[in-house]
Amino acid sequence: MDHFDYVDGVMHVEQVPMPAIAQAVGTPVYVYSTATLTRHVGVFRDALGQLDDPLVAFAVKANPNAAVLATLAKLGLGADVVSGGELLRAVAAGIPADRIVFSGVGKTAEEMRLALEHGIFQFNLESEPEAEMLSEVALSMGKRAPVAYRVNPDVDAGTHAKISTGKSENKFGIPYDRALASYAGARDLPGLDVQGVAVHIGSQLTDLAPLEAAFVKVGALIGRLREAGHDIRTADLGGGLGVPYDPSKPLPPSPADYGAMVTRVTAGWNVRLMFEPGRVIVGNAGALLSRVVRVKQGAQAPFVIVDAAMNDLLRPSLYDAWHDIRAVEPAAERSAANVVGPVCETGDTFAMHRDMDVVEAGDLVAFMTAGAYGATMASTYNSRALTPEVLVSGGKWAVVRARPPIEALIEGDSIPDWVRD
Ligand SMILES: Cc1ncc(COP(=O)(O)O)c(C=O)c1O
Ligand SMILES: N[C@@H](CCCC[NH3+])C(=O)O
Repeated sequence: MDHFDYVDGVMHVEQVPMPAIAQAVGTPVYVYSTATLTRHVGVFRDALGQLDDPLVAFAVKANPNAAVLATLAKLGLGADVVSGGELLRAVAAGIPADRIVFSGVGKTAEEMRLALEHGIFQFNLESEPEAEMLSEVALSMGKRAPVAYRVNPDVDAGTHAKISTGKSENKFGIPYDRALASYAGARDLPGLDVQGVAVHIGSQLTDLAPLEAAFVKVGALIGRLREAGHDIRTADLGGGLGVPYDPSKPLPPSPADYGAMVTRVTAGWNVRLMFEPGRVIVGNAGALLSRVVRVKQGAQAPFVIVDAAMNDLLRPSLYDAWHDIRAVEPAAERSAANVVGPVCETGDTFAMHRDMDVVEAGDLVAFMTAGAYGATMASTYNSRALTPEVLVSGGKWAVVRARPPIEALIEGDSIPDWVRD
């Protein structure tokens, strides 16, 4: 695994031993590697090396930590945001507005105004009423908003149903078959400058064929739009490239395979290409470090109860997602175990009958490939504090989000006098 390696039997993140972080910060804690982030950005960029000035806009939802965003900003990435909050985070981390694209089906007038004030590169519109609202907001500010329509190509991405976005029954984008009519409507809206087409069919894609099918449809649409007189200058191909979670499974397509396919399919489009990768940049750059609270006997296999739970890493309970679970200081033996958290839900289960390093109470374990959609999806369910985050670079490390005290959670609520009386 990238920069998460064993040195003398102890897992290190770059040059920092995991137990040192656990000791200082406590567990559970997310740990990120700057070297992996840097390597992934380089690999993705190299994969697009044949393209002319592509805009790589990191999908902030995958990991919005300020230090992670600032690292990616320094490496020249833009941002794909889906809320005013993500927009402000991206700007605060130093991502220039002319590298920011705003996606999402529910942008409010207030969020539109904020994005227009900042002068973002593109709004990806997902419906005709949204286009009308944005035009009005832009006009009221004396501006024209640069837009693309996100088209729904009705392609099955072949991923988990909850993270598929490109089928006609999904809420995302405008129907492909109505696209010409929608674009004609947008051209008549004086507050819009129609500049592009966007598509994103889902996440954790392990096959390039559905992506290629979607991109081919986008290419055909660009041709038809130009025939209809639209000046199409951008094509946003979204994100979605999968990463390896389970080392026993075939590897997903590499960024190089993806880049070669994109280069081939988009030849002659004559647009600025845009990309919104999330997981492929940050997924393997992070691990969730947790301590075993106790091991209890189970009917079939022992339950390893760890101090991380579904509120810290939701993916296994939400999508039955598989994360590799490794002992930080593995003993020689392995055996089957059920790994669960302390939350009062049966779904608070990270793995059942998992063949893994034998661990006992007090041992540290690492949930691998947790840099994407990990901390960002955490909650305070069961009144558990939000998980802290640590960023490592070489031999240095820093807490980049502290664990809030539980008192802050309690004090966040207020009790009206009439309840106390
Ligand atoms: C519009 C949009 N762009 C980009 C992404 C990032 O996807 P991924 O993390 O799979 O690369 C997502 C999430 O699926 C998305 O909804
Ligand atoms: N949260 C999902 C990905 C959703 C992508 C957002 N469009 C995951 O953990 O896999």
